Amino acid sequence: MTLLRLEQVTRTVLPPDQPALTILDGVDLAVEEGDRISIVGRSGSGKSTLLNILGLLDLPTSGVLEFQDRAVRSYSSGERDRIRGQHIGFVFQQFNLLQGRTALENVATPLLYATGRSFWRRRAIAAEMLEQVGLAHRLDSLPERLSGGEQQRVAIARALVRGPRLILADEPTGALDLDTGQSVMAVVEEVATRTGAALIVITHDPTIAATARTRYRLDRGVLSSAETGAEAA
Ligand SMILES: Nc1ncnc2c1ncn2[C@@H]1O[C@H](COP(=O)(O)OP(=O)(O)OP(=O)(O)O)[C@@H](O)[C@H]1O
Repeated sequence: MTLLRLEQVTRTVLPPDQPALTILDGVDLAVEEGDRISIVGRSGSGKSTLLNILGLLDLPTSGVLEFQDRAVRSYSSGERDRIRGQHIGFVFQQFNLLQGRTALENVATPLLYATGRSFWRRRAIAAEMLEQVGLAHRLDSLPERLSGGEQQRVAIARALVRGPRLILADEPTGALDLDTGQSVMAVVEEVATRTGAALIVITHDPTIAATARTRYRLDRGVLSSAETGAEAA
């Protein structure tokens, strides 16, 4: 099933006393179940703006945006929040963990919003998720006691604990050294593969981008294939 479809998506803003600014310009993108997509772009190319649209946080100014074959515009903002919580997992450069809460509590938090699960069931699911990212021995650790790589693994476990169909990773390795970044990416890929989720990685790092099956470049709001003639042949 096509998870997300963008057709001729534009996003325009009207800064005060200035002409309209086109941040995204005619973006076409289809995301299927299990896809591995990377989007590279320089600072200011429109990556965050696109991410907000892919994550149903913002709507396009014009063009088509569909989630599972239904126009996102036809959902109320409450429905969009529900779809996002249930089907989309976000991984950011800043891990955004709750300080003073253990790794287990951090990962269990999104399950509070999913109905019908007891306290102990939520803890069991969170513990299993932390085990999947290699942190079975860190369940009761506070984020401030964990290394950067471990914190990002906790953030990944938290993003994936509700079994999203789509994982949106925004510079997921930006705060990590090369080796740690690569092992963290391997964990995301592994969990995505196990759960059949689609993964979109937005990055300025060409080595991270290169590992995706489908590669795009974003340049001044225009999205194009990043596969060169030689690679695509
Ligand atoms: N609300 C706004 N009003 C005016 N300009 C904006 C607005 N939102 C974004 N922009 C401009 O649009 C361009 C793209 O912004 P965006 O944040 O999407 O880029 P980015 O690729 O994520 O950059 P970075 O990698 O530095 O975070 C930038 O030049 C930014 O200044």
